[in-house]
Amino acid sequence: MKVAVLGAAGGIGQALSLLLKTQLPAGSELSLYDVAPVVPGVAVDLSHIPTDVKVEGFGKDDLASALSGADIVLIPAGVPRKPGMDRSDLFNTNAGIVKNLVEACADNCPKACIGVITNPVNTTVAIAAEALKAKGVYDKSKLFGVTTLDVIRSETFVAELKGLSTSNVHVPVIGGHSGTTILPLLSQVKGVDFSDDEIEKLTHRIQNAGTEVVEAKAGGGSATLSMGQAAARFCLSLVSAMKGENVVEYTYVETNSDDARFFSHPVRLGPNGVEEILPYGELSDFEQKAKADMLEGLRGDIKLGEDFVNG
Ligand SMILES: NC(=O)C1=CN([C@@H]2O[C@H](COP(=O)(O)OP(=O)(O)OC[C@H]3O[C@@H](n4cnc5c(N)ncnc54)[C@H](O)[C@@H]3O)[C@@H](O)[C@H]2O)C=CC1
Ligand SMILES: O=C([O-])CC(=O)C(=O)O
Repeated sequence: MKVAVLGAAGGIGQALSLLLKTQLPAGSELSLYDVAPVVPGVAVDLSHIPTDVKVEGFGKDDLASALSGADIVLIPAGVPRKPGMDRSDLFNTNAGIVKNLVEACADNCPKACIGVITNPVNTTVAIAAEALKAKGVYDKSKLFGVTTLDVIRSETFVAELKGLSTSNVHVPVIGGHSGTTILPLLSQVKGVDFSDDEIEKLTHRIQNAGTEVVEAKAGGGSATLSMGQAAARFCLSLVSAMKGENVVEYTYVETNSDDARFFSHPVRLGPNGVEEILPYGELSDFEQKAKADMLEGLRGDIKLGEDFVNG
């Protein structure tokens, strides 16, 4: 199994690469690419950790080698938010970065599963899909927006609020990955009752959790460590699924539903990426209204990405 991390010298990239170096199955290869000149050093640093995962670093002119033979490509390349910005404010810089990197995936590892982390995810996944399509290699079962951070945050916040162990709390989160497009399905959390007030406050906190970190870091970036953990969980689930295990993760994929072209669903992963997009089940009245209210915005985010590639 070869996993490539594009943007590997950044805050997410380094945390993610550390977790993958220590947790990928023995015999795997980890390929680290970044335009920042420190990337070979990050690779050397990680290579001193005694695991059976081979690490190689690739600088800005070596993207093709970084991607060649990759089974999974994770993309956290691009700029993060500062206080006062929305994720959509990152579009101008990050849209072109994602398009170029995904085009290189099409040229060098057209069959790889691609996990897009770069914001705004609602839009960058659509950019990736259209860029792959233009290259004639788009396979919707192999493109994912990584929304796992919304799930792990929700589980942490629910466990905290209710005094539970996080390992016993599972929270479905559907929709997109910004503001009100993030829709936690608290009505489906097993064995936990919430008051209406708790549901409103918790939903709002989950939807604004990224901003909570951006403000706490006060200009120093956005979530990197929790995102590294989230992306590692997603990647390791994909690796397990590729080896034949039965794994379900919530992730932002192309669906055939009426909601929006891309929408986070529970997805059964398999050897070729998406094995089956599962239904997200029944929504409470609160969740139904929240979904209806955000769909137009999400569809607009997606169209922005499609238009970026198709003109
Ligand atoms: N999907 C999600 O849930 C989350 C997404 N993000 C997003 O992830 C992205 C990265 O965040 P951080 O790691 O905190 O930023 P960072 O600034 O620490 O790292 C970004 C890295 O990307 C590299 N880079 C820039 N252009 C590149 C290119 N063309 N090719 C390869 N590498 C390139 C930079 O050199 C830098 O090392 C941001 O867009 C952020 O908004 C952040 C948190 C959660
Ligand atoms: O909020 C941001 O800009 C980064 C992000 O996507 C998150 O932490 O969920």
